[in-house]
Amino acid sequence: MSAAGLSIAVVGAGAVGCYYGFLLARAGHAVTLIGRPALVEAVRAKGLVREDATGTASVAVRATTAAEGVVGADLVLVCVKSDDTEAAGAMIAPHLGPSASVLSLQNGVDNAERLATVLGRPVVPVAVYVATEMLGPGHVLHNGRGDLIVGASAASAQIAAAFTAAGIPTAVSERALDALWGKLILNCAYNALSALTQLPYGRLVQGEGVIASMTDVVRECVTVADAAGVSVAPDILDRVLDLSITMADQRSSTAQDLARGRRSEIDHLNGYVVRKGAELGIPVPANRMLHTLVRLAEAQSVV
Ligand SMILES: NC(=O)C1=CN([C@@H]2O[C@H](COP(=O)(O)OP(=O)(O)OC[C@H]3O[C@@H](n4cnc5c(N)ncnc54)[C@H](OP(=O)(O)O)[C@@H]3O)[C@@H](O)[C@H]2O)C=CC1
Ligand SMILES: CC(C)(CO)C(=O)C(=O)O
Repeated sequence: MSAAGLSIAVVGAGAVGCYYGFLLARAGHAVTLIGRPALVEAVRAKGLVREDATGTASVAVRATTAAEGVVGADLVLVCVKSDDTEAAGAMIAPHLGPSASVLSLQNGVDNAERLATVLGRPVVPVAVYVATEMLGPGHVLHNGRGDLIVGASAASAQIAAAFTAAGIPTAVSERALDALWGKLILNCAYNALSALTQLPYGRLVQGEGVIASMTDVVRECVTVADAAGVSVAPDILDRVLDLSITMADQRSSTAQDLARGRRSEIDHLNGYVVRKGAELGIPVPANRMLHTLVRLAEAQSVV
């Protein structure tokens, strides 16, 4: 794979896929977005639009609803929500070229592994540190950051070089899974509580017992991670609590999903810790309760 002029397919053209698709297309790579019909129609009509605090810009990209969009791709970026991983994998599997590198740009810690099982080939896990949302089909709002930690593979150094040249700060790490676990623990501490209360993090942590409850959640997650052979940063609790200051006005993606009547990724956040805890014989009552409460709330709100 040469780092110049890559052919890149984005599977799941939502907030993450459109943001990285925009930067890679702007850098001159041939990007194909695979998304829903409304996205395809909008992108064909007015290009892929990226908005941020500095302004709005658009770039021409190919867009299709068809899985054949991955044909000939050097790189395939899978950017669907965690519940859609297997379906997206099954859709693209017959069309992937033998030398294509497949990357999972998703939250949760087991998407790359689940995708690899469906595809029958390795998938590179990527920890994604960005805040983006869709304002409409083909119109992505960038709220901050954008850096990536890409797992190690034969192609990872070249991928990181191409991404960095495109304005995406990218590091390669043998320990990308540790980074994903760090993110998972943040998600386990905040997402459900923010969803159930619809509160932003700054106000959330002021609630009675909230910090103590988050501490219980984090301790359970760390115990499970340790037993699973994952190295979590020793100061993870401080990092978790810092988020209430650095993202004081943010509501979790789970809160946003519930508010929109959409199913959330909670089964892959606290729900994952519950499953992994059961597998390893570790009780995780705080995570179990949060998972159960969000599933109950989803049952009331998902349309
Ligand atoms: N948004 C963010 O700032 C961040 C998100 N993440 C993670 O990145 C992942 C993606 O999140 P995000 O981009 O926000 O999610 P979005 O819901 O915005 O994007 C996913 C898109 O993929 C579409 N899709 C799903 N399955 C298919 C398919 N088979 N074919 C074509 N399109 C499909 C969805 O359509 P539909 O909705 O109709 O199903 C949706 O438009 C998640 O794991 C999330 O946790 C990580 C860091 C930050
Ligand atoms: C880090 C955090 C908690 C930021 O909102 C997030 O990833 C999410 O909302 O899903």
